[in-house]
Amino acid sequence: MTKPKVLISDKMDPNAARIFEERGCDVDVITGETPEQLIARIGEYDGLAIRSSTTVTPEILAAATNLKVIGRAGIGVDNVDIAKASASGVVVMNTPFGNSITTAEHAIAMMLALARQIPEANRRTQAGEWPKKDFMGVEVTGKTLGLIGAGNIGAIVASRAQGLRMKVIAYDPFLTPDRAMELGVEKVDLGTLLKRADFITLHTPLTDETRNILSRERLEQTKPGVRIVNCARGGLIDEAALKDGLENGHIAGAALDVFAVEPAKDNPLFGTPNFICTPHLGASTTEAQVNVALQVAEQMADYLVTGGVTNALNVPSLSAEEAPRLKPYIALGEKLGSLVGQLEGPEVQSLTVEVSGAAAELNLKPITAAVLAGMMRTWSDTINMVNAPILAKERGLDVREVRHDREGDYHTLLRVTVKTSDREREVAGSLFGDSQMRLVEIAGTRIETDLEGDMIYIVNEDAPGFIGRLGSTLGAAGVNIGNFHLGRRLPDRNRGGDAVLLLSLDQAPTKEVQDAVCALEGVKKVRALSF
Ligand SMILES: NC(=O)c1ccc[n+]([C@@H]2O[C@H](COP(=O)([O-])OP(=O)(O)OC[C@H]3O[C@@H](n4cnc5c(N)ncnc54)[C@H](O)[C@@H]3O)[C@@H](O)[C@H]2O)c1
Ligand SMILES: O=C(O)[C@H](O)COP(=O)(O)O
Repeated sequence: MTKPKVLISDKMDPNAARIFEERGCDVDVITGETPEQLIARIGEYDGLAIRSSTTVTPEILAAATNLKVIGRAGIGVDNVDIAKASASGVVVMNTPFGNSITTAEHAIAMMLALARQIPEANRRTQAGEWPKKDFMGVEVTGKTLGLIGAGNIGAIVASRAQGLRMKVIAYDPFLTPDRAMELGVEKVDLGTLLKRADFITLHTPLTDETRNILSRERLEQTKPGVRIVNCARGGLIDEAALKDGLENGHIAGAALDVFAVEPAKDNPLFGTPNFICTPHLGASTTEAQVNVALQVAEQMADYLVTGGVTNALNVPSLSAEEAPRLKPYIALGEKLGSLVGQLEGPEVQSLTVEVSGAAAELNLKPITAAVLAGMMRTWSDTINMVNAPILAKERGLDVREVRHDREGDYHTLLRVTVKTSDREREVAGSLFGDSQMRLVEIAGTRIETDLEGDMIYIVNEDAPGFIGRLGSTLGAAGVNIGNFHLGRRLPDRNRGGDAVLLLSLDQAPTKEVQDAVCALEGVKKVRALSF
């Protein structure tokens, strides 16, 4: 089996490459490339490991024809077009905790550096000025810190600030009263925070809602003498308004680790009084970089090698323990999905996935995603388990999942029912041994067959002589039958009615062969299938 291939395109701790190799992946470390160079290269990779320097654009994703997973060794994923990645069937993962302590410590360091003007005092002292009389700082003890965003990093900043004896208030629409109480912070609205905070630190992701959250208007509503720290994302603050506020003295200081445009080479804020900055160093400690490198490589290798999904932003998680148990069901789900897709085509309006027996203990989401992928791939070949549920939702497909705890005739059973505007079709499959999958029911008929290679599905009136005529027709066309499965429709399986045949063929039946079979007496339906 060929090994999955991973590209590390941003500077990352060497532990990442080591883990990829140890876990069965080939890895290339090629950093600092232009978007054009990455576009030319990305087609050969199954995985892309990044930090914040690589921006994963729709153009890169369009060229990434083999890509299965993007791993962000860090938290913010605003440099990845997640919607496009999802539509392309690419899983996007991050490492949500690996650098949170480090980043929170950076925010606290920036806050103290602002309070005591350490960078400027350092610069002038080393220039030989001894400017003692020019500096007068403020204590943070007893001051109010306003957190915008109280998630992982905000919570750590709160605890460190409380250690410095600050009062912490927080604006975060998703912060529950219980969590606020646990953190010892007062939950407030944004207007109150702006009015009361002596220091403001930002800890939200950059989204459509948070972009420009400290707009000119809001900066003007802040308490005079406020000091602002941003170690989250550049787009959260109106930089021009921040500069004006610093210059007119309303804002006593600002510390930015992040900028609207990075790398920030000639930002207008540079040189503004009481402004200090670092070049996106929030996550840059040895500890954090080892954490995120190890974690991203472990997560990506798990996904590429075993199918385990951890910390994905666009698909549900699946533990590395669960993944091998689900694997045969995913394969069976894809086959059953493919069967209903080939029989009913894109007119399907609803799909129900039912599991019983052993399958009922499993996580149903990936199995349903596999059924959807198998079905929809029969009419669009860019579908996989990642994008199938999204595309199904977009086309308004009604998808249901049903779990029966009791065991039926089979120790494990997966049943798929699809409905079009005028028909309903059910197929069911089971697993024998650990992983041998079989179709066990189709069109209300018990049957037991593999779904492999070229097949033909026939429904005919059950009457003597038909099998002979069918054999002759296929033989005359030079089509060899590999396997032959015949069943009568339930519930009256003993006589009359319709019979269902599923034949494995050594080659795909041509249109002429299908027409010839269709023309046989008593034939009601013929469909060529391929798995
Ligand atoms: N400077 C750096 O190097 C660095 C390092 C790590 C993370 N970050 C940035 O910090 C951000 C926060 O990281 P985290 O781990 O705390 O994320 P998190 O998801 O744990 O917390 C984000 C918080 O923001 C809140 N939020 C969302 N929308 C909001 C809104 N409109 N108003 C107020 N709050 C809102 C959420 O409810 C959540 O509690 C990341 O998204 C990333 O962009 C920067
Ligand atoms: O979101 C993050 O994790 C930080 O912005 C860190 O970015 P970096 O990995 O480029 O340092």
